[in-house]
Amino acid sequence: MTTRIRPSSKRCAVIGGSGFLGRHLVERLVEKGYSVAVFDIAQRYEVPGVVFHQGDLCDKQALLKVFKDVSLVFHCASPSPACDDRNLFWKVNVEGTRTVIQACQEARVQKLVLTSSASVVFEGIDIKNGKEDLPYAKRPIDYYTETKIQQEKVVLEACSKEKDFLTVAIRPHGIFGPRDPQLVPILVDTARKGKMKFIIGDGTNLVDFTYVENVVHGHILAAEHLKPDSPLCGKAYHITNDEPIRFWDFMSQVLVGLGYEAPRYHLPYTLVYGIAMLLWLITFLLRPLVNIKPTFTPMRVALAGTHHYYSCSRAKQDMGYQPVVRLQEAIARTVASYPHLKRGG
Ligand SMILES: NC(=O)C1=CN([C@@H]2O[C@H](COP(=O)(O)OP(=O)(O)OC[C@H]3O[C@@H](n4cnc5c(N)ncnc54)[C@H](OP(=O)(O)O)[C@@H]3O)[C@@H](O)[C@H]2O)C=CC1
Ligand SMILES: CC(C)CCC[C@@H](C)[C@H]1CC[C@H]2C3=C(CC[C@]12C)[C@@]1(C)CCC(=O)C[C@@H]1CC3
Repeated sequence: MTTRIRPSSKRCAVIGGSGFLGRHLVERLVEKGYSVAVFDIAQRYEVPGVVFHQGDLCDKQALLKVFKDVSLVFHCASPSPACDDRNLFWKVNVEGTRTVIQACQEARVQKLVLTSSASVVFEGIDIKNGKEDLPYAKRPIDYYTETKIQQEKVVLEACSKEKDFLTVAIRPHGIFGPRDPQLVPILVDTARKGKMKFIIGDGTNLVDFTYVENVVHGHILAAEHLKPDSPLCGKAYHITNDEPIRFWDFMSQVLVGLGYEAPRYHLPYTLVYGIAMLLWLITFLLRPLVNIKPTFTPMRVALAGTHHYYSCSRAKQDMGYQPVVRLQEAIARTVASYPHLKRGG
């Protein structure tokens, strides 16, 4: 009989470790003395001591090689929401995540921490201080959200004390910070095209924007508190900055910080949402001929025009979570990190 010596609890792998969140997570784990392996479809940077493995998470054999001496896996890979490719989302987020679970179980990994999303309960209708017991969206607003729901279910259902395999899902919302390839770059691009003049709705809708270091902190706390007798097993946790802000105030602060004008004129929400739906339908019908990616998708308009902020009291209670960087400091650091996106820059 062969006895497998348990790898140290500080040996971990980060799937999606080349991405925005993944890289911040890797850097923090290294600072905290973890030994880290990155598994990603691409390698985009180097960190001394971190081993990179390039591969597709749908490939179990490739995962098994990386998981050999690992006790903890963070799964924060996903195709970008902007690609809007239903087949790819299903293949990677749902089937690929099943493969990740199988590989973890075969390699006797003990803990899996999934990066889910608070949007799994969002249907385009106001959510105020939403708790984790809200039902999953019955009519998810896009393919990305549809597959994030299935992904979270698959991971949480796999949690088994008997199999010595524990899982937890972190649901961040509106992650931003240095090196984010989406929020600030899309915002600036829209401003440079002269399309950031309008506020959708009355501009009072409150939203969570979460600084990337707080999201990283939530992931590491979850990993460290995930034990057979802890309440975290098989549960989802909102991780936010715990400071909801008006969506349009946040956008304006970033824009003004970078030297652009804040949006001023109001447009009715239903009108803009209707136009976004129409545009989506037209681009969908034209897809066999030409692949157009509109700036105004129904999801983006819904995110820009409704309340969507979440309670993180469960994370505070079960893992002692508190944001480590306050919102105003986070916005200042983010703005300072994009000198190349400044007006005239
Ligand atoms: N950003 C946000 O506001 C939020 C993000 N999330 C979740 O957080 C996680 C991280 O997001 P974020 O850092 O923004 O995303 P990124 O796109 O920056 O990072 C994801 C990484 O996963 C890689 N990847 C994609 N497909 C595969 C695959 N098949 N095999 C291996 N690696 C793959 C990507 O490579 P490539 O770039 O080449 O595709 C990328 O390096 C995601 O799960 C996302 O759903 C949740 C809530 C909010
Ligand atoms: C989860 C959300 C709180 C944050 C998600 C990030 C992106 C969806 C947003 C980043 C830039 C935003 C943006 C718009 C919508 C939401 C974002 C894409 C608009 C398209 C909304 C309508 C406009 O007037 C232009 C905006 C540009 C920036």
